[in-house]
Amino acid sequence: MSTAPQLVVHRDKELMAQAAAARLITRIVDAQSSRGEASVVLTGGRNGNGLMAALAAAPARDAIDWSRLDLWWGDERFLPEGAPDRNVTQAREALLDAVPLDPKRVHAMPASDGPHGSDVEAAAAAYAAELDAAAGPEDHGPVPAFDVLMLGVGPDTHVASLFPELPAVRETERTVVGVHGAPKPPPTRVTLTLPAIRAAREVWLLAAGEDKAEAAAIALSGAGEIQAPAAGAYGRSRTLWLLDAAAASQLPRSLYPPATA
Ligand SMILES: O=C1O[C@H](COP(=O)(O)O)[C@@H](O)[C@H](O)[C@H]1O
Repeated sequence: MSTAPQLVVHRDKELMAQAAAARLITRIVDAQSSRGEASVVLTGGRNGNGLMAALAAAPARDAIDWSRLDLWWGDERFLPEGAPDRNVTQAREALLDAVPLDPKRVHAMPASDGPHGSDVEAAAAAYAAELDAAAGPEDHGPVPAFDVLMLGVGPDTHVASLFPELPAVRETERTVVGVHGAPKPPPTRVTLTLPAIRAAREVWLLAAGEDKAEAAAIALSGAGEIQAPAAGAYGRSRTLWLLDAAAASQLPRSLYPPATA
């Protein structure tokens, strides 16, 4: 069942990144207090990297027990290990190298020079198997119930590497698939599918900047998920859109939160 999106609009992208980082710290600390551990799915892209940089700069980051945090990725550009355009490379630079994570809990998606070579389908299947192995009986499926799964929203409404009308966004069975011919470089990618995304307790969609305004308006105005993949991304207990004023500028007035209208 889909959860209705809640919207929070911040003044600008810097404040949005700082507020989202503060929100994420609280969410992780709460999960670790109640269950002893937490799991987060990271996103690539400008807004995701901005959030990670804000988290790295936040003194309250030390409230997190980094050794009891599992990190996963929503998608990856299928490039060689260490390539600057890989989402994990950018995440390491923005945050991961600065905090005491347990390397066994950092679940990067395979690289194109890894054990599966250039076989992106095999890489996707391997990541699906890793997710399945991490899922417990309480998760009711082949994917852990992530505490928070973050998704940067692309100007074309893509999330993760689910692009409008491409086969990956139509996937209803597999949890991870290879993507060919992505309209945004690089063309070959690995991505979680909508069923895997929807296993998360909370899904947070990040959209900051004028170039995200049309995408946010389309996805939040009842578009179909095949045409607007962001419209199909929701969590089991919460779906949160974190926007800045520029990205919210084309939202129908009926959706714009009263406090910021
Ligand atoms: O390629 C990707 O793009 C999206 C959005 O990126 P942005 O720079 O427009 O914010 C991102 O969510 C995804 O993880 C990434 O691989």
